[in-house]
Amino acid sequence: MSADIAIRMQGVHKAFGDHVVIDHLDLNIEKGRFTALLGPSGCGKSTLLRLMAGLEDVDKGQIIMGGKDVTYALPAQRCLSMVFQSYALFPHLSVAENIVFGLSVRKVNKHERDRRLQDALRLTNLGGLEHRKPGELSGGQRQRVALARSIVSGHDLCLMDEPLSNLDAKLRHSVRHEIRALQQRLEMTVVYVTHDQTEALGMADHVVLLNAGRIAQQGPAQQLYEQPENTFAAGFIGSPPMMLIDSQLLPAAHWALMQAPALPHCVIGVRPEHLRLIPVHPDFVQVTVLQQEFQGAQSYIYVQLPDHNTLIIHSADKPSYESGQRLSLHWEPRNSHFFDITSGQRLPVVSSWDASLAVAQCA
Ligand SMILES: Nc1ncnc2c1ncn2[C@@H]1O[C@H](COP(=O)(O)OP(=O)(O)OP(=O)(O)O)[C@@H](O)[C@H]1O
Repeated sequence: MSADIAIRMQGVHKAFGDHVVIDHLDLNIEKGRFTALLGPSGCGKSTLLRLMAGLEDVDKGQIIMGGKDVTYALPAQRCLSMVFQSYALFPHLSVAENIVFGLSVRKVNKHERDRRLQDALRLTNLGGLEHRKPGELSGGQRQRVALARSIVSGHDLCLMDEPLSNLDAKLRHSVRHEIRALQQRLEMTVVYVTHDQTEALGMADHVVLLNAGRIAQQGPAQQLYEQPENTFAAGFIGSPPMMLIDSQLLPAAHWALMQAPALPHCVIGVRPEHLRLIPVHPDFVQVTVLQQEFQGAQSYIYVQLPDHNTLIIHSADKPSYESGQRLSLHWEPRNSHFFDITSGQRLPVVSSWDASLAVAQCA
């Protein structure tokens, strides 16, 4: 096994009764990197993390950590720390006692405990609060105590389950930044569960997008955004996500412009920021304006396609359309993504649009 792999999961399968939650999944978590497990509610993110931690048993498959088979090892034998959404602090213990609690249980001597405590207090900016009880702290401070506890454990691997979801939006942003900075400074391996894509895309080196217990796509955030491998990834990543249009709605002239004559009936994906509204033109699909949303520096325009599906267009201009107004939809050919109508898988395009000879090969 490569020395750079902190966790290797092979054929891991988990069901609760008849409900398959993790479906024969293979996944490598690289050392020293921040990996986000992202996906909609119920897709199996927390279960996958709990299987890594040993808080759930696998039905099938193997989990290897640091070169050792830990498939049936107890959580305490897996050399990792966990940070939970609920913080899991003892209310009757002080901040300092909470932070070193695990070290006391492991009989680490007082001198070493104090040294690690001071380091963790400094790294998490909790100096001066060590004698307070959790009930006397804000949500953000409590989450930093949970982080400090994870740091003093001395384990390189930290599993985090939605650690910021109890914080308000402003605090989430600053604690997010603190967690990422700490992870990089301490070169920790972090596996971070979230359903919030701004967290996953903004923090992680590597994003694992899950759908119904399987990996829909994994890679750097930019890759998931720019090259979605299927309609699930296209329709999940981005806010609003990629708009999906039935190719049969496009007039022949628009196809000719896209220089993709070999394409069969497929789904065309276009990012909302790449869609433009133009005066009605016979060569381009017509849409009806439904409503507009003013969002300060930008606006969202909701339009209806002839098949009654709604598209969202991201515009840098102030809203200036009337509800019910008829317009045509335009985008640069190079901003098109093509997906198989049945499987939803990305269709390969052999040349780039910029080369002006692009022909999609997907018969
Ligand atoms: N102990 C359990 N017993 C039965 N079903 C469970 C158990 N734990 C999880 N599940 C089910 O497994 C599925 C996946 O749950 P999991 O918590 O892993 O999803 P998730 O992606 O983390 O969702 P969320 O973002 O809502 O927390 C859900 O349908 C859930 O109800």
